[in-house]
Amino acid sequence: MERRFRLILACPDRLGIVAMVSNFISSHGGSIADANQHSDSSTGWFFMRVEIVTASGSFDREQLIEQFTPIAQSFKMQWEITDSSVPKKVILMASRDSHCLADLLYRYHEGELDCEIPCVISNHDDLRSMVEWHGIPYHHVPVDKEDKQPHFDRVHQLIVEHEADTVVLARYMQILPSTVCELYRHRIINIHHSFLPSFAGAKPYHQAHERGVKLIGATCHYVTEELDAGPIIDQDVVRVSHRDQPQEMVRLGKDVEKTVLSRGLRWHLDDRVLVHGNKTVVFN
Ligand SMILES: Nc1nc2c(c(=O)[nH]1)N[C@@H](CN(C=O)c1ccc(C(=O)N[C@@H](CCC(=O)O)C(=O)O)cc1)CN2
Repeated sequence: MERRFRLILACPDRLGIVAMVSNFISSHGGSIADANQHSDSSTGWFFMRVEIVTASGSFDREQLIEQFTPIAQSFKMQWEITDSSVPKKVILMASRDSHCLADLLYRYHEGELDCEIPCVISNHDDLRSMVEWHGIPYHHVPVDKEDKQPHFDRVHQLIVEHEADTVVLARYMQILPSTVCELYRHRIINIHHSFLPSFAGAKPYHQAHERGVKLIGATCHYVTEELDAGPIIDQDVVRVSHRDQPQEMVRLGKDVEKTVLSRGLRWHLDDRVLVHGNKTVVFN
């Protein structure tokens, strides 16, 4: 059976990158099933995502990595090769609001998300029955407002125990410590319920109502130590008016949050999101 790999790279732009990549692939008996590239004139950097198909047994991921390494070094690349047949392990985290978690569980149940979900973690017990209906373990890890560290230590322990590649904050409402953010850099995805950079922080719909905006939105982004300031993966908006009180904005915003989070996660799972500085290139 054929094997599929993904090569994702970013490097200072120069002549010959695409030729080198395609020659490397063909010289190893592989073919290119899909390729995307972007040359950023503002930074002078080049970005590429290639889906590689190989005949069964020709070579494995470790051999590919070993033989591509000297080439990558010569081009000063930031790069990764993933095996498309190995699904990422994704831990979902939530607090009380259920809509984003419910949407991801439904999409997972329907086979829309190419991943494994080893468990769900929440600082409240409210969502247990919904999660366990899906046959997924639920870990209630309470937060002591006077000392949050035990909560974060247990969360980290669960992430390590399950060897999670990715963590999704599906309206999880605690600010993660910098240690966790750094350990899982560009692997923790959050859905913020505003069109960032507007209305970062708590209660963005109430902030939006106070400001009198005509658009509200949602932003899917990688989590960094700085709150709601990480690289943006996806965003969308919906119109509102003077007739809409904060509660109506919350209702209208939920659909946008669900769409943006699931789209951003799907692109992340497909290795379509490349981070450069505090921005992304998304080959969607
Ligand atoms: N290190 C980071 N942690 C988190 C981020 C982030 O970008 N970096 N995003 C948030 C999600 N979020 C908005 O999308 C958000 C969550 C929580 C708060 C907040 O003020 N929380 C209070 C506690 C609220 C409660 O107990 O119910 C607090 O932590 O004091 C603001 C924005 C997830 N984590």
